[in-house]
Amino acid sequence: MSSDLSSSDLSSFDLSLLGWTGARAAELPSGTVPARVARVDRGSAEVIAADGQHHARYAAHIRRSAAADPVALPCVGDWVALAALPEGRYELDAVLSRTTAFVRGGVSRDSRGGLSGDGQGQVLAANVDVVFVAEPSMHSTDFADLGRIERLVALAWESGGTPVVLITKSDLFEDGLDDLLADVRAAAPGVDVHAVSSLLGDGVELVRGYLDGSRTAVVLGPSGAGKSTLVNALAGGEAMETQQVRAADGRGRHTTVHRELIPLPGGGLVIDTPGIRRVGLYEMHQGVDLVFSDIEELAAQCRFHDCGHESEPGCAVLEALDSGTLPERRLQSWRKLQREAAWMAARTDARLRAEQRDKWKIIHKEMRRAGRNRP
Ligand SMILES: Nc1nc2c(ncn2[C@@H]2O[C@H](COP(=O)(O)OP(=O)(O)OP(=O)(O)O)[C@@H](O)[C@H]2O)c(=O)[nH]1
Ligand SMILES: [Zn+2]
Repeated sequence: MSSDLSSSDLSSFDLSLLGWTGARAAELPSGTVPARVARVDRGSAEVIAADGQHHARYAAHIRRSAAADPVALPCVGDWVALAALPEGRYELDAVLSRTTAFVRGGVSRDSRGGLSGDGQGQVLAANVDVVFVAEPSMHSTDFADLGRIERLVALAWESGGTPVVLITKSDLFEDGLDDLLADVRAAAPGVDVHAVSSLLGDGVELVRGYLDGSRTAVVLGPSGAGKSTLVNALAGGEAMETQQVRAADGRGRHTTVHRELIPLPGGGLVIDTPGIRRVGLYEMHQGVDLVFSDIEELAAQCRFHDCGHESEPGCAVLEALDSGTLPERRLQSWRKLQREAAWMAARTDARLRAEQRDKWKIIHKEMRRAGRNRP
């Protein structure tokens, strides 16, 4: 069995190197084998199974469920059940439970951590263990943007993965890097923060350590943050090549496909999709609460339960602001992301309401028609 996933020999994979754990086996329908989605297209996916990479069409029941709720669609990083069809073809028969998910649109997490959609949500990537938030120490003439870090860390928490902040291009910073790191740590309580220079190789091994145990990561961050350079450094310059793989298509022909789930030669995997790169607004209520856990704790100590932290007496948040323990910038950032999260929630509700209205219109029409046809 090949232990080097970057090799062009795709005849076999050790699934544990792709992150497979036996715990998922119980979910496999009988007669199917597990595979991990490396890329999705319309109605089919490129998947990696123990015997190599395959092109798999979605089973009819998956297409039906997806029509009702796109959350049911397979996405990059999903573990799926593969059923063998005649003539060496494969069908994607089931999507196994997601441990984490990056979702866009009206999808929310229920109390058990499962996803429930309003029929509009889209899952961009699944089963991501580690979410690297890359923020350059210097961006043209600007310093690292703490507000952007807070936003992306909130999205990371919301996905269910573990955020790790990477201050990239640390070589551009001569003095004051320690002060910057201290500010970043205060902006992301409870989150590991590291300085990285892919150029010099500083911190790259540290980053790799988070992928031990064949864990899966994504790298979020603004354009020019050095995400691709970091992935290439992790892959020892092989990432671009490892994305181009030859796979057997439905008719047994070999085609070159662009893989978005990238196994790294040193172990672990990185997911790189256009959707994840354009990461923008998601539902992020719980995520916002987690990034601002220090403010949430203060707010719990305010004299009034419904304190707005504007001018109320006994407000612990304003006290912290006055004493200088809470930076004004961070309070503003909290308010902004809370407004944004509320706006997203309201938008989703409006869409839900519109859908309900449409449903009722149809039901009323049916009822009228039924009434007319009654003998
Ligand atoms: N000085 C310095 N420059 C770096 C470092 N890492 C990347 N760069 C440079 O920063 C520029 C942007 O790097 P990319 O890796 O393309 O950035 P990206 O985040 O992938 O950008 P997008 O693809 O637009 O999302 C390139 O010119 C890199 O050479 C670093 O550690 N130090
Ligand atoms: Zn208050």
